[in-house]
Amino acid sequence: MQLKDSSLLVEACFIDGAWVGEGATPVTNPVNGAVIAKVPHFGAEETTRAVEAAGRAQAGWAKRTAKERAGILRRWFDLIIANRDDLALIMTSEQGKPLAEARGEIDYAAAFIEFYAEEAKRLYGETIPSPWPNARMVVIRQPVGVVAAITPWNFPAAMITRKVGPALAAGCAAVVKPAGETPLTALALGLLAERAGLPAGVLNIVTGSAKDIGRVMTEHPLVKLISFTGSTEVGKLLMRQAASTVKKVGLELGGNAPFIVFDDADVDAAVEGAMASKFRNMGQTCVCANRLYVQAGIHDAFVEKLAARVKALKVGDGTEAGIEQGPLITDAAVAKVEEHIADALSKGAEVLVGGKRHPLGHTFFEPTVLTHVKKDMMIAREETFGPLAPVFRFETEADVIAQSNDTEFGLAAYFFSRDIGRIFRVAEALEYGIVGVNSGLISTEVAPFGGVKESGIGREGSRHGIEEYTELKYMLLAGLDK
Ligand SMILES: NC(=O)C1=CN([C@@H]2O[C@H](COP(=O)(O)OP(=O)(O)OC[C@H]3O[C@@H](n4cnc5c(N)ncnc54)[C@H](O)[C@@H]3O)[C@@H](O)[C@H]2O)C=CC1
Ligand SMILES: O=C(O)[C@H](O)CS(=O)(=O)O
Repeated sequence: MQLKDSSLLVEACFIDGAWVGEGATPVTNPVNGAVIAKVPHFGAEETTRAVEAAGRAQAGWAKRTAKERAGILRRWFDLIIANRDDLALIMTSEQGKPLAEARGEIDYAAAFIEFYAEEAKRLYGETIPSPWPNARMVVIRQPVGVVAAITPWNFPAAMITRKVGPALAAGCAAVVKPAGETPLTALALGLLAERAGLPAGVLNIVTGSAKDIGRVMTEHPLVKLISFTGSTEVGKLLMRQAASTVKKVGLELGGNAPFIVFDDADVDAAVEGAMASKFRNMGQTCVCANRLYVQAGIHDAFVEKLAARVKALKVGDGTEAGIEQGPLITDAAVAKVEEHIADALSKGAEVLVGGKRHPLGHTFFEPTVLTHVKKDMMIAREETFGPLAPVFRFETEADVIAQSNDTEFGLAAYFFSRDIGRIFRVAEALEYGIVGVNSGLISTEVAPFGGVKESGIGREGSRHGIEEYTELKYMLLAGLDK
């Protein structure tokens, strides 16, 4: 890995302002399994030290003015952008996404730091007309305190800054556990935060036993909020563990996004939207189109155009120019795609494009389109998290809304239509936290990102995202007439 600044490849954890621990656990490149670095395998003891360091640092950090906190966050943003290429190469090397996508994620991740540096100065309170003549009522926002964050491998930078940005801006201190597959991006971000002048203990990053680290994060009384992005299964476990000390929780969990194309859609735009949503990060995002519903009138035209675009996707090592699809994160991820395809074919689906492991081997998989897909198939009920586009044909608006909502998930949904009445009817009827209309991409730091049902609790991004890291305090000031 040829970095401009080799010091950004960090093989230690960040606790109380010190880089500690020996590289023990290998981090591998999903292209070929090669070991690219080793990071510490920490557990309960080190996580407790990190939480206590955060507890010591948090009060002083909260006492700084919002402007001071904003200044340090802004410097962190500047350093992330200045080191964009190195951070992207680290990310591609440990996660596999093509460099162009990795650079895009670094920009997206940095945008959360920039946005919340600004929002730090706009955490307003309020006064309320008092029902008592000798009293005044004031409401202020205060930081919740120490925040613990557990993040996934699919967005190794953005899922950290989407949590840590608002937390630090609000005056909280944080302890972060990145995914075991992709710790290097997190550690590099931590180094840049230190260089930006973040005080010791305000940000701590611990790698190692997810179970042991998570147990401390969810049960230590000093931790006031646990924020998690990942599978619904793990989210439920963490929520149960956090109940022991009644912590606030922020959960961004699994999805099962419907992508609906109506007869009145712009078919070319719908195809491009499907490509952008379905194949972003090799299909490994919680907001990827997971089910493509195409109305009978334009089904064949849409499928033909989609197949041509999917066939043309360039698969390979993401560090090479022009590559659009890299490897999947692990062999288990490939096995899940294969399981969904095998189940669908056994129930009557047909492979139109791809359908098997790529000749490049390892965890590369052919971008795939299935047709004749039906709702009794696993692919209709489970999040595939891979480059697999299953196409369902449908007849009526009512039927496709019912099918789209027939899931325990409720994160993102998409549809293409140029009928204004249909746009309002369908957007309001879909049971999802996010609805993309005539677009396959919805993610930005300025909008509230989050799901309903079993896709999560809370919102990240937007002005709402920082409010999650604060508590409202109501103060009644009486005796003012004496
Ligand atoms: N909603 C989203 O953005 C994401 C959803 N997923 C879903 O999760 C599935 C599995 O992907 P994974 O990365 O394995 O997700 P995961 O939920 O197992 O892992 C996500 C994070 O949780 C940590 N973790 C796992 N078990 C834990 C425990 N007992 N205590 C504390 N932390 C724990 C992991 O180390 C990682 O940092 C994917 O196939 C996808 O369906 C995965 C990543 C992101
Ligand atoms: O974890 C994910 O998949 C991300 O939340 C998706 S996005 O916010 O980067 O679009």
